[in-house]
Amino acid sequence: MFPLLVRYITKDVLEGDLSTALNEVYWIGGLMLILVAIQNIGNFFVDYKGHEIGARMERDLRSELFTHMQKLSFSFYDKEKTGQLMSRITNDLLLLSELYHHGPEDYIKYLVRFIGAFIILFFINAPLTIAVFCFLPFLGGFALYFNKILNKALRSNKERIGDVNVQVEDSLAGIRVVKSFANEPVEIEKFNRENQRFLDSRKKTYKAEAYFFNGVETFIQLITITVVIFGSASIVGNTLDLADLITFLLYISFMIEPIQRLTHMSMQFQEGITGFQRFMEIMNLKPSIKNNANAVTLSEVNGEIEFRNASFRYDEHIDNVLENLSLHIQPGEFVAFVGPSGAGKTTLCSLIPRFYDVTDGGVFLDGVNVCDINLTSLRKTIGIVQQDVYLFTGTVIDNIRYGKPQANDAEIIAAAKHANAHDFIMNLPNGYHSEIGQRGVKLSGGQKQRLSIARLFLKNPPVLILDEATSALDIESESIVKESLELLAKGRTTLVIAHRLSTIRNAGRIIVLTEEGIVEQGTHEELLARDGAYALLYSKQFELQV
Ligand SMILES: Nc1ncnc2c1ncn2[C@@H]1O[C@H](COP(=O)(O)OP(=O)(O)OP(=O)(O)O)[C@@H](O)[C@H]1O
Repeated sequence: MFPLLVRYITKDVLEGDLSTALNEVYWIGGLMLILVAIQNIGNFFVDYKGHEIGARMERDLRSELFTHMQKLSFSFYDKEKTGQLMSRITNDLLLLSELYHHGPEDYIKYLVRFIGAFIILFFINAPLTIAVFCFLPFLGGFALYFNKILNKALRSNKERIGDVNVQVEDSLAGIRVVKSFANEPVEIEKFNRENQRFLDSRKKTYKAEAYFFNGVETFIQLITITVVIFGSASIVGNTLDLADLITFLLYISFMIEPIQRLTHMSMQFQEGITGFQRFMEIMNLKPSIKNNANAVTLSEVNGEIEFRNASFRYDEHIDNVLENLSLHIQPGEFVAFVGPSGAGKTTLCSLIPRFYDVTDGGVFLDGVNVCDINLTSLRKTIGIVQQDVYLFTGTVIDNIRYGKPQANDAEIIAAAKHANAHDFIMNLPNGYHSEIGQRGVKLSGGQKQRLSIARLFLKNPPVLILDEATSALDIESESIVKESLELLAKGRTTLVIAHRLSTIRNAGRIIVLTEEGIVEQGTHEELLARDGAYALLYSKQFELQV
């Protein structure tokens, strides 16, 4: 509307009857003010609400990605690095809101402006308009070529910042090891290497952006020069008048603005789209372990476990860790697994809660194949205590409640008492409401282990897996933790993985697992009498202790 009104003033009003011209100019000025008001009030809402909508979409995507990641299986996390995943959730989605907001709105707005300007220009002077539009196919080709380069460069930026994250995560999570080896310079060097790679990648992006942006600017200037030169020539040749040339130049700026905006947007779009592509890569992954269509929910579980000709390998390209293994564990039985490191004891136990699925054969709980049991219901029946306890940032009470989110304070205190944890908790500055620091740094190994046991007293699962739960503890902590573990194991099917054979002497059955599979089983006395693999392991440990 604006250039048309200017044209009307310069051509029709100022070249017509000057006695009424001023009046008309005021009217047009008023109309222009109204148009400006409409445009800017409209823009205010588009800017404000549009950005808000973009930010909401970004929040939703972030939440969907996090929810999806929670569902992905162990095998996914074996391969992916935490820092890279964090980067996908935080950095990658950051610029998406800009894209969502400006993308659809600006494309429509500028397309309308561009087409509108073209039609009006065509009516003012067709040959000059066609001359201008001859540049556009070249401009389009140029933009397409650089979009591809930019997409690649921006993708690489995202991967590099992900690597920086991985390095930060690795070095900070292992800060105690770093300091104990006095290896701060090594970590700084590793970090600087990643940081430099990120800078190199960004330099490439900026170079591509500079080529692109200035290339487009050159096209725009060529268009303006064409209009000024050919327009002036047309005035000389009497095929165009001055008012038309001014209108033409004004409309050219109206047409150029969309090109400039679209250039910026295309960079913004590439930023957003590479983030979105990386988002979709994760969203398209299906969890390898999921509920079967006819999965059942177990209401009452006795805890009978059976491995029927079970084989398992972590990867198609590597050998089986477990081969054709058969084993029957009665409800309430206390079974200990011993054997050389790497024999597959932890792997065997992780097949019961379906952290991984067997590659052949089956694992059965109370006679039902674990693959046919609803995953949540299956995992609720199994409690795991590991050597490496994971506690969440927060208070003692929050961490115990993790075993049963709806538990009341009395239940939590009872669980802590069973786990021999109540006394030390009461000695903490704020008792149950004491903050334990990230991963429980403010607690000792034995204290952390007792909190993890309290968590399981609350969960009250019929099946228990104790994976070297006391290996990392000193003798005194071990005896306290052992006492609570024995109480926890009462009435539950318990599978214990132990390195220190002295801790499992009283087990109902000891199973010796080696790379050949189960080679021996029986009670401590039976196995010693047999004088086989177990007796050998035992005598080795005994010698070590002596
Ligand atoms: N997530 C994994 N991906 C690939 N291979 C794995 C994975 N976890 C374990 N393995 C391999 O599987 C084999 C069995 O490992 P597992 O941890 O079950 O042994 P283990 O008997 O419990 O050993 P340890 O007594 O030392 O804890 C090992 O060779 C190990 O390298």
